[in-house]
Amino acid sequence: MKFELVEEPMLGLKLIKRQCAGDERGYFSRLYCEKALGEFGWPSEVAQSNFSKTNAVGAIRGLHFQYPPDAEAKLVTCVSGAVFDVAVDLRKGSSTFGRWFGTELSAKNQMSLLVPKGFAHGFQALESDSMLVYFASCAYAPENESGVIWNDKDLAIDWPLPPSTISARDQEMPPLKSIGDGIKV
Ligand SMILES: Cc1cn([C@H]2C[C@H](O)[C@@H](COP(=O)(O)OP(=O)(O)O[C@H]3O[C@@H](C)C(=O)[C@@H](O)[C@H]3O)O2)c(=O)[nH]c1=O
Repeated sequence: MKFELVEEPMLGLKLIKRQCAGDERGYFSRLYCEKALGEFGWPSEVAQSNFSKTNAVGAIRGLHFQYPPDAEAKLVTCVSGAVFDVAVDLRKGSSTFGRWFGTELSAKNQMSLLVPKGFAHGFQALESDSMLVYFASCAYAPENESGVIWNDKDLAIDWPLPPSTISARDQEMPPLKSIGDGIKV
Protein backbone atom coordinates (compact mmCIF):
# COMPACT_ATOMS: atom_id res chain seq x y z
CA MET A 1 0.00 0.00 0.00
CA LYS A 2 1.65 3.16 -1.13
CA PHE A 3 0.84 6.73 -2.11
CA GLU A 4 -0.59 8.42 -5.16
CA LEU A 5 0.31 11.96 -6.24
CA VAL A 6 -2.93 13.92 -6.55
CA GLU A 7 -1.64 17.42 -7.22
CA GLU A 8 1.56 19.49 -7.13
CA PRO A 9 0.20 23.05 -6.80
CA MET A 10 3.68 24.53 -6.36
CA LEU A 11 7.08 23.03 -7.05
CA GLY A 12 7.71 20.38 -4.38
CA LEU A 13 4.41 20.96 -2.54
CA LYS A 14 2.56 17.69 -3.01
CA LEU A 15 -0.93 16.54 -2.18
CA ILE A 16 -0.73 12.81 -1.72
CA LYS A 17 -3.43 10.19 -1.29
CA ARG A 18 -2.70 7.22 0.90
CA GLN A 19 -3.82 3.94 -0.61
CA CYS A 20 -5.84 1.80 1.74
CA ALA A 21 -6.22 -1.95 2.01
CA GLY A 22 -9.72 -2.46 3.34
CA ASP A 23 -11.40 -5.61 4.59
CA GLU A 24 -14.10 -6.57 7.07
CA ARG A 25 -11.94 -5.33 9.96
CA GLY A 26 -11.46 -1.82 8.60
CA TYR A 27 -8.44 -0.70 6.61
CA PHE A 28 -4.66 -0.42 6.61
CA SER A 29 -2.58 2.40 5.16
CA ARG A 30 0.95 3.72 5.56
CA LEU A 31 1.38 7.07 7.26
CA TYR A 32 5.03 7.36 6.31
CA CYS A 33 7.27 5.27 4.08
CA GLU A 34 10.88 6.31 3.57
CA LYS A 35 11.21 4.71 0.14
CA ALA A 36 7.88 5.78 -1.34
CA LEU A 37 8.00 9.31 0.04
CA GLY A 38 11.64 9.72 -0.99
CA GLU A 39 10.33 9.37 -4.54
CA PHE A 40 7.98 12.29 -3.84
CA GLY A 41 10.87 14.46 -2.66
CA TRP A 42 10.92 13.83 1.08
CA PRO A 43 14.43 15.11 1.84
CA SER A 44 15.88 12.99 4.64
CA GLU A 45 15.11 10.88 7.64
CA VAL A 46 12.28 11.78 10.04
CA ALA A 47 13.68 13.82 12.92
CA GLN A 48 10.40 14.25 14.77
CA SER A 49 6.83 13.00 14.66
CA ASN A 50 4.17 15.30 16.11
CA PHE A 51 0.55 14.93 17.09
CA SER A 52 -1.94 17.70 17.82
CA LYS A 53 -5.61 17.76 18.77
CA THR A 54 -7.55 20.93 18.10
CA ASN A 55 -10.75 21.25 20.09
CA ALA A 56 -12.78 24.02 18.53
CA VAL A 57 -14.21 24.33 15.04
CA GLY A 58 -12.61 27.40 13.42
CA ALA A 59 -9.44 27.31 15.57
CA ILE A 60 -6.29 28.25 13.62
CA ARG A 61 -2.72 27.11 14.29
CA GLY A 62 0.11 28.79 12.37
CA LEU A 63 1.49 29.95 10.15
CA HIS A 64 4.82 28.46 11.30
CA PHE A 65 8.26 27.75 9.85
CA GLN A 66 11.87 27.41 11.00
CA TYR A 67 14.79 29.31 9.49
CA PRO A 68 17.82 27.37 8.16
CA PRO A 69 19.73 25.41 9.25
CA ASP A 70 16.57 24.07 10.92
CA ALA A 71 14.17 24.44 7.98
CA GLU A 72 11.74 21.52 8.01
CA ALA A 73 9.84 19.55 5.45
CA LYS A 74 6.55 18.31 6.94
CA LEU A 75 4.22 15.51 5.96
CA VAL A 76 0.83 16.45 7.38
CA THR A 77 -2.00 13.96 7.87
CA CYS A 78 -5.37 14.35 9.55
CA VAL A 79 -6.26 11.16 11.44
CA SER A 80 -9.53 12.34 13.02
CA GLY A 81 -11.93 15.10 12.00
CA ALA A 82 -11.01 17.52 9.20
CA VAL A 83 -8.84 20.59 8.69
CA PHE A 84 -8.21 23.21 6.03
CA ASP A 85 -4.44 22.88 5.66
CA VAL A 86 -2.40 25.79 4.30
CA ALA A 87 1.16 26.10 2.98
CA VAL A 88 2.79 29.41 2.01
CA ASP A 89 5.83 29.57 -0.27
CA LEU A 90 8.59 31.63 1.38
CA ARG A 91 11.47 30.35 -0.77
CA LYS A 92 13.84 32.98 -2.04
CA GLY A 93 13.85 32.99 -5.83
CA SER A 94 10.74 30.83 -6.15
CA SER A 95 8.36 31.83 -8.93
CA THR A 96 5.51 31.19 -6.48
CA PHE A 97 7.03 33.14 -3.56
CA GLY A 98 4.24 34.65 -1.42
CA ARG A 99 1.52 32.34 -2.78
CA TRP A 100 -0.57 30.11 -0.57
CA PHE A 101 -2.29 26.80 -1.18
CA GLY A 102 -5.08 25.41 0.96
CA THR A 103 -6.82 22.06 0.89
CA GLU A 104 -8.98 19.89 3.08
CA LEU A 105 -7.26 17.03 4.86
CA SER A 106 -9.56 14.68 6.69
CA ALA A 107 -9.70 11.26 8.21
CA LYS A 108 -12.15 10.39 5.43
CA ASN A 109 -10.32 11.70 2.34
CA GLN A 110 -7.00 9.97 3.17
CA MET A 111 -4.96 12.90 1.88
CA SER A 112 -1.61 14.07 3.22
CA LEU A 113 0.24 17.26 2.32
CA LEU A 114 4.00 17.12 1.80
CA VAL A 115 5.21 20.62 2.63
CA PRO A 116 8.81 21.23 1.52
CA LYS A 117 11.45 23.27 3.33
CA GLY A 118 10.97 27.01 2.92
CA PHE A 119 7.17 26.98 3.36
CA ALA A 120 5.15 28.25 6.31
CA HIS A 121 2.41 25.89 7.45
CA GLY A 122 -0.87 26.31 9.30
CA PHE A 123 -4.38 24.96 9.45
CA GLN A 124 -7.94 25.64 10.54
CA ALA A 125 -10.06 22.97 12.23
CA LEU A 126 -13.24 22.23 10.26
CA GLU A 127 -14.51 19.76 12.86
CA SER A 128 -14.16 19.66 16.63
CA ASP A 129 -11.41 17.47 18.09
CA SER A 130 -9.49 17.30 14.81
CA MET A 131 -6.26 15.38 15.18
CA LEU A 132 -3.14 15.79 13.05
CA VAL A 133 -0.04 13.66 12.80
CA TYR A 134 2.90 15.25 11.09
CA PHE A 135 6.38 14.06 10.40
CA ALA A 136 9.17 16.61 10.31
CA SER A 137 12.57 16.31 8.66
CA CYS A 138 14.23 18.51 11.28
CA ALA A 139 13.84 18.74 15.04
CA TYR A 140 12.02 21.57 16.81
CA ALA A 141 14.44 24.50 17.16
CA PRO A 142 12.71 27.34 19.04
CA GLU A 143 15.67 29.67 18.42
CA ASN A 144 15.00 29.44 14.67
CA GLU A 145 11.22 29.25 14.85
CA SER A 146 9.14 31.98 13.28
CA GLY A 147 5.93 32.52 11.41
CA VAL A 148 3.64 34.72 9.43
CA ILE A 149 0.42 36.22 10.75
CA TRP A 150 -2.60 34.13 9.73
CA ASN A 151 -4.55 37.11 8.35
CA ASP A 152 -1.71 38.82 6.51
CA LYS A 153 -3.19 41.29 4.01
CA ASP A 154 -0.76 40.46 1.22
CA LEU A 155 -1.40 36.74 1.55
CA ALA A 156 -5.18 37.09 1.88
CA ILE A 157 -5.76 33.46 2.81
CA ASP A 158 -9.35 32.48 2.23
CA TRP A 159 -9.95 30.64 5.54
CA PRO A 160 -13.21 28.72 5.15
CA LEU A 161 -14.62 29.57 8.63
CA PRO A 162 -14.58 32.59 10.89
CA PRO A 163 -11.56 32.18 13.18
CA SER A 164 -12.35 31.01 16.71
CA THR A 165 -9.34 30.13 18.90
CA ILE A 166 -5.84 31.42 17.99
CA SER A 167 -2.89 31.22 20.42
CA ALA A 168 -1.48 34.45 21.87
CA ARG A 169 1.81 33.70 20.10
CA ASP A 170 0.12 33.22 16.73
CA GLN A 171 -1.75 36.51 17.11
CA GLU A 172 1.63 38.28 17.34
CA MET A 173 3.28 36.70 14.29
CA PRO A 174 5.00 39.12 11.88
CA PRO A 175 3.68 40.04 8.44
CA LEU A 176 4.86 38.43 5.22
CA LYS A 177 6.73 41.65 4.40
CA SER A 178 9.14 40.99 7.31
CA ILE A 179 10.55 38.03 5.37
CA GLY A 180 11.81 40.32 2.61
CA ASP A 181 12.52 38.44 -0.60
CA GLY A 182 12.39 35.06 1.08
CA ILE A 183 14.32 32.31 2.78
CA LYS A 184 17.26 30.57 1.16
CA VAL A 185 16.84 26.83 1.82
C1 LIG B 1 6.15 22.54 17.56
C2 LIG B 1 6.66 22.13 18.95
C3 LIG B 1 6.20 22.74 20.09
N1 LIG B 1 6.65 22.38 21.30
C4 LIG B 1 6.11 23.05 22.50
C5 LIG B 1 6.18 24.55 22.49
C6 LIG B 1 4.94 24.96 23.25
O1 LIG B 1 5.20 24.95 24.64
C7 LIG B 1 3.94 23.84 22.97
C8 LIG B 1 2.91 24.19 21.90
O2 LIG B 1 3.61 24.69 20.77
P1 LIG B 1 2.86 25.52 19.63
O3 LIG B 1 1.91 26.47 20.26
O4 LIG B 1 3.94 26.08 18.76
O5 LIG B 1 2.06 24.38 18.90
P2 LIG B 1 1.37 24.47 17.46
O6 LIG B 1 0.81 25.83 17.28
O7 LIG B 1 0.47 23.33 17.30
O8 LIG B 1 2.64 24.33 16.51
C9 LIG B 1 2.56 23.59 15.33
O9 LIG B 1 1.75 24.32 14.41
C10 LIG B 1 1.64 23.73 13.12
C11 LIG B 1 0.84 24.68 12.26
C12 LIG B 1 2.93 23.31 12.53
O10 LIG B 1 3.17 23.37 11.33
C13 LIG B 1 3.89 22.67 13.47
O11 LIG B 1 5.17 22.54 12.88
C14 LIG B 1 3.97 23.38 14.78
O12 LIG B 1 4.63 24.63 14.59
O13 LIG B 1 4.72 22.71 22.56
C15 LIG B 1 7.58 21.39 21.45
O14 LIG B 1 8.02 21.05 22.58
N2 LIG B 1 8.04 20.74 20.33
C16 LIG B 1 7.61 21.07 19.10
O15 LIG B 1 8.03 20.46 18.08
